[in-house]
Amino acid sequence: MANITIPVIDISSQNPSAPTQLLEAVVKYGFVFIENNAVGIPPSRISELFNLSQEFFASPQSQKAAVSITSNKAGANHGWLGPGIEKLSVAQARPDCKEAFNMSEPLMQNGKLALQQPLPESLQPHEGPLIEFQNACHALCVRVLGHFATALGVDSAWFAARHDRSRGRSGTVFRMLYYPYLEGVEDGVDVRAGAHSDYGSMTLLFQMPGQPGLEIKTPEGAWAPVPVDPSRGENSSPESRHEAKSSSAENKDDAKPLPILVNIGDLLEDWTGGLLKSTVHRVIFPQGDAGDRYSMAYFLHPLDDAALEPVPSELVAQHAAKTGRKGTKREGKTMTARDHLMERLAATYKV
Ligand SMILES: O=C(O)CCC(=O)C(=O)O
Ligand SMILES: [Fe+2]
Repeated sequence: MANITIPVIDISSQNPSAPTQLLEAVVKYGFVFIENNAVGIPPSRISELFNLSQEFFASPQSQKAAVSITSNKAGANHGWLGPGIEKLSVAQARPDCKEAFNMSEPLMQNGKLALQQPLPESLQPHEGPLIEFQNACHALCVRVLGHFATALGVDSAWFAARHDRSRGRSGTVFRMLYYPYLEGVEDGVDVRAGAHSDYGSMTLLFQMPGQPGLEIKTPEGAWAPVPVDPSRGENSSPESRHEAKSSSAENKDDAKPLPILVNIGDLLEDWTGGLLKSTVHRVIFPQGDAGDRYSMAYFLHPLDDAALEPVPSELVAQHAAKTGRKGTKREGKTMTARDHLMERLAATYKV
């Protein structure tokens, strides 16, 4: 077990060094925490969404099955994935011990934004907050991408233009995740989410206080826990769940919001010639921890038809030349974001 410190960065205009600090972190680890301040997402919104998630996963099986990802109604890659459906790593013996609900990006329909799938009964009255949350996630991602662009020495809107939702569809997905507590888990065999890297540009990950389990693979190849709350160094300790509960009850008002975890996906790694890292990660059953885990992930993708032409950055060119890494051209042709996603999905589901 390794130990790493993922930096926590203020990305507001108060911190002029934000671009270089962000870049440094994702070049090294592919993961970075961003302070949830005025340019973040109101913590009350995040807890509201966690409440909706808990309500949905606790709803009767028949309501979840009605919006199953395998039903034709839900549309590609949208809907509920029951236990035993997903196996994130081809190397694992058993499927991930989790359930998930995938939501489409909101698209304009009859003059207003709408999700592109039927919602389960428990979420139907809440389409508004679900859309607003995705809007807030998208805005935060665009801000982070602006900082990456600045640090790479390209126009600050370079990535934003290629993720501009008013210009078309993308592979962006918002996912609620539920990892139930299970008895009789086999150490080293059962995992909550198998080792994988994310596919798209970048991911925002929301964790709940006292629910650890995320680990990343260090450049040396060891697993290192990612804390839920880096200011407390909270990781896989079984006490942390109880401590977190009591402390949040005690200082509800003055508690600093948890920072938001950001990680780079395969597409952005390829797009930057391997400079920004898409780091392998997994979710384990923490030793001695007897609780459920809930998390939420916003997987940002560029517009389907965004051409993945090389990012016109000197830093990217130098890095790619040094490592000789294959970029985003195939047989001399520039790929689109959609081609990239299809290639990645084909590689995952080949076996
Ligand atoms: O639940 C988590 O903390 C991580 C989930 C994750 O990595 C994923 O769904 O891609
Ligand atoms: Fe992931």
